[in-house]
Amino acid sequence: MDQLQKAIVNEMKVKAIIDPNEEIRKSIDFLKNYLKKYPFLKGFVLGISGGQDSTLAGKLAQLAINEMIEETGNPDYQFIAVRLPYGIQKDMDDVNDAIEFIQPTRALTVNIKAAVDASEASLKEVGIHLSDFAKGNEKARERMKVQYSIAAMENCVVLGTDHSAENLTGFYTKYGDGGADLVPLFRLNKRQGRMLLKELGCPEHLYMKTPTADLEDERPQLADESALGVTYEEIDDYLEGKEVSEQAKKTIENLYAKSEHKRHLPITVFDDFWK
Ligand SMILES: NC(=O)c1ccc[n+]([C@@H]2O[C@H](COP(=O)([O-])OP(=O)(O)OC[C@H]3O[C@@H](n4cnc5c(N)ncnc54)[C@H](O)[C@@H]3O)[C@@H](O)[C@H]2O)c1
Ligand SMILES: Nc1ncnc2c1ncn2[C@@H]1O[C@H](COP(=O)(O)O)[C@@H](O)[C@H]1O
Ligand SMILES: O=P(O)(O)OP(=O)(O)O
Ligand SMILES: [Mg+2]
Repeated sequence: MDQLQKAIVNEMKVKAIIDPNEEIRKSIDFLKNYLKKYPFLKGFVLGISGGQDSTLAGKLAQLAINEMIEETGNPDYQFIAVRLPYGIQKDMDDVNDAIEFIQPTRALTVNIKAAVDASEASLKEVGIHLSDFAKGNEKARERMKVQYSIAAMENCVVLGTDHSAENLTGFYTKYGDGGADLVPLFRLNKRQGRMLLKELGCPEHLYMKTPTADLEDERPQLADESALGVTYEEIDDYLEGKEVSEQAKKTIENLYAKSEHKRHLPITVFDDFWK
């Protein structure tokens, strides 16, 4: 491992070898301890997409809530799972399977299409024509907004599904799915997330599913790996300190550099990380 890889692995907090049960416990305890620290908080909100990461974060959240209710005797703790389709979502069966697996306290559905389309139309009136790609990020930001609205009215916090393979590559929408209060999966790479789901008894088709942000109208369910130009296997190997091909290393380190701004709070005159 050269110095740059070492520094990135260190920043992303990924361990080369994990004990899935230990990591499950670590995330559940993190979520519970946060609620204990702020007693006015009564739970968590998270969008469930039918993909691997929200299935895992959702299951961990519900397990944390179950333990909180049992330990405190307070039945008000809740995990609110939110279906957030843009119109008709092709993989809604997977969303429902994930919700069946999670057994959330509550499951809500908010269709984001009307809000996203209204926003697109208002921008058009002032001469800003959203590209399909930019509209995709608008969908992610609308989902963030809905989750914060629910959290505000229910004394909850918003969970994010950002993990170390996404964090390293900046593969999330700034202030979209990147906008969250707690991120219980950070420190895990993609394959470690799968290991946790397997341990939790998740249906295989959910954790073996091809990862997709599914944000674009014109390229529905585009695989993350096609958009990234590098596979999760290579990203995961890199994060575990293993050697990857020169091409993969170059792509990963380029994505890391390009997305540095996403790993900082809004930039002020006192910041110099970008100089
Ligand atoms: N799998 C996922 O989790 C997921 C989810 C959503 C989006 N995505 C992907 O993530 C990407 C999001 O797209 P994006 O990164 O172009 O959009 P983004 O909105 O996340 O980030 C771009 C914005 O960041 C700001 N910015 C850009 N460079 C900057 C810099 N150097 N300093 C400060 N601010 C800067 C600008 O406001 C710019 O509009 C896409 O590839 C999308 O497909 C992945
Ligand atoms: N269609 C969706 N419904 C609910 N929540 C969603 C949906 N799409 C995305 N999300 C949320 O955003 C994150 C990030 O998704 P990526 O596939 O990693 O882009 C996802 O975990 C959900 O919480
Ligand atoms: O964030 P999710 O749940 O949509 O998982 P994936 O990134 O694997 O699509
Ligand atoms: Mg997804």
